[in-house]
Amino acid sequence: MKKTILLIHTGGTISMAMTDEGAVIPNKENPLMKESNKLDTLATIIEMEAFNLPSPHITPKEMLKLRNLIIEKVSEEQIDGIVITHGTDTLEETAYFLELTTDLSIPIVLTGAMRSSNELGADGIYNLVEAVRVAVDQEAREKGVLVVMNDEVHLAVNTTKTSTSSVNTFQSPQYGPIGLITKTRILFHHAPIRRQYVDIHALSKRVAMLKVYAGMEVDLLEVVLACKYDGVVLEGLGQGNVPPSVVKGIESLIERGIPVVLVSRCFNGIAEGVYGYVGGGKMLEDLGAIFATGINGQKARLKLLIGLNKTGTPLDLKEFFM
Ligand SMILES: NC(=O)C[C@H](N)C(=O)O
Repeated sequence: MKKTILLIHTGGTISMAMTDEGAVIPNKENPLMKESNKLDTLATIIEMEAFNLPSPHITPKEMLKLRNLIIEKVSEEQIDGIVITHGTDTLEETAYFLELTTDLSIPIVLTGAMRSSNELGADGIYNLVEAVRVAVDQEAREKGVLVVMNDEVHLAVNTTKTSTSSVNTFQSPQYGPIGLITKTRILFHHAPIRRQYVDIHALSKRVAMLKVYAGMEVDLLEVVLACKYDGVVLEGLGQGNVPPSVVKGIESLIERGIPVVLVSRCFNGIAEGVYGYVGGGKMLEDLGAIFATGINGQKARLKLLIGLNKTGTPLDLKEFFM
């Protein structure tokens, strides 16, 4: 029996076309809406358009709307899997947001395109067909939110956009994809060991993110305080170190109860408190900074945002980020 897939469009290049002048722009009518017949042999498709936005226009508010839409639809009808089309610029963030805020056993698969619908070698329909093939695959269940592009299946937790223009842009540094897609089958070769779920209903807290660099001055951290952010993520140097000049700023934030979460600028390895010199990770850890394990800066920012907005008992953030 054919499975039922909920196909939700949100916009992005996959829904755009190129003008005669060479600008890639959104269309009044999403070109994907005419293509669902290509999916009919794979599944019964329930198709809807949540937004038609370039993904740099997507904010956590849209991510929460998408999450609520999924929960609502799944409670109303028998749905065996969900496919979401999305712009690639912030696709990993929406995927990770859904990973942390849904706890469904059916697959949630995000896909996009690097070439718009009328460009030579357009990859949108190809990726969409593959995403639906993954969503109907029994083995895709219980694996968390997935990203499917260019014949590969990636975990939302691990994947990141690595190229501005290549169709091979989504990669999972350090961990690799969890599955391969061939013309005839989906071959899963890894599975996540743990998943986290947080119940949130609203997003009232704000979290900033700063990249740390050689010679960074403290004033940017003072801005975080002055602008009343509720938390900050620092993309630190190496194993999670910062220049001595910003240590006072980190200390002031922590003293005022504003969590400071550290990740690394490096895309392999994990940040942890190792170095005991001024600004070293060990010193920052002793001051109360929290190290985020195994995620990049943009995901750590969403994780902190979600953690701070959790309903009910507040989370132990240190444990949450372990
Ligand atoms: N390839 C893409 O989808 C990029 C586009 N700027 C977007 O994220 O909406």
